Amino acid sequence: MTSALEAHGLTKRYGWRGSPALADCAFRVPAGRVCALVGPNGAGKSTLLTLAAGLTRPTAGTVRVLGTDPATARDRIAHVAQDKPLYPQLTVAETLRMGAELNPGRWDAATADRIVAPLDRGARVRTLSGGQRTRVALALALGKRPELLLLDEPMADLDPLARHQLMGTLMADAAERGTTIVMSSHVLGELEGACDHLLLVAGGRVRLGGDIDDVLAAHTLLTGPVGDLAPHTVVESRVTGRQLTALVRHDGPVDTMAWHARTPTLEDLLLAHLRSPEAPPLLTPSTSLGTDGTVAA
Ligand SMILES: Nc1ncnc2c1ncn2[C@@H]1O[C@H](COP(=O)(O)OP(=O)(O)OP(=O)(O)O)[C@@H](O)[C@H]1O
Repeated sequence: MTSALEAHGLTKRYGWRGSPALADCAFRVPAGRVCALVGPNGAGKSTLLTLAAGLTRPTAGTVRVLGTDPATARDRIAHVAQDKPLYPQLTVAETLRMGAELNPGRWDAATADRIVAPLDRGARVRTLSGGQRTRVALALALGKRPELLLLDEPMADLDPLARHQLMGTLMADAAERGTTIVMSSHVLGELEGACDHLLLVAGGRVRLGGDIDDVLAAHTLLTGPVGDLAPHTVVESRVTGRQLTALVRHDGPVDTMAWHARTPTLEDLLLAHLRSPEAPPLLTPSTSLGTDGTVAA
């Protein structure tokens, strides 16, 4: 299984005071996945995406994309940053023409045109709303036919209909071309159903990673009377009166005579981990690297 993104001891410090934005991260995202990048504000998500895009360099460790270093892979990567940097004085049509000229032999005019279809092509970028600029930025990114698409909160400015339509375009593109997408978002509902892989970052470290089905299957949501949860690993437990609700990583069978047990939804799982940053990290085999830094079998 080839990796679209691989980090080994990846550390990024912006200054010498305070904690690093990313600390000793080791993980991989296999090629062809649509990966949700989740975490609280300041967790290090944008930092990870800019390192993968080759826009900034690690303080220590390495990041590799598409089997090489980010600078070498630049033509095969598209990155849409949170602030969607574009040339404000260009019109929509001029921006797309620039995209075509910068990507000779790769440019997909039909996809780019479809994304900006609701916009006036003669309008200058500086006159567009935030959501309209997002359309132009996504058109530039997808028009490039990237093998790896790095999206930093891409849908944040979009109205619900535009969000639905553009998520559909992204997913169709990923399915048709096998594009790997790594997409940060705070809207958990938006990720459920769209993404098949997960990276949860908190405090500069990867807390949870893997194919979403595997990560969900490793957890059980238990409700029932207050009792001893051993030998399971407790991610979060809450007591209301005599009732216990707990998210656990099961170690062996769960006592279903004592508790009602079900697989959590992605939202249950993410909220519990966001509330419990001290829970031990879990990387399933598709995401973890061997102790010697190689890809686990
Ligand atoms: N250019 C910078 N200079 C100094 N510190 C920075 C810089 N960019 C990010 N940081 C710091 O690095 C840490 C991680 O920031 P980052 O933007 O990667 O988080 P994030 O997970 O994307 O957050 P959000 O969800 O709020 O967008 C934060 O503590 C932030 O203050």
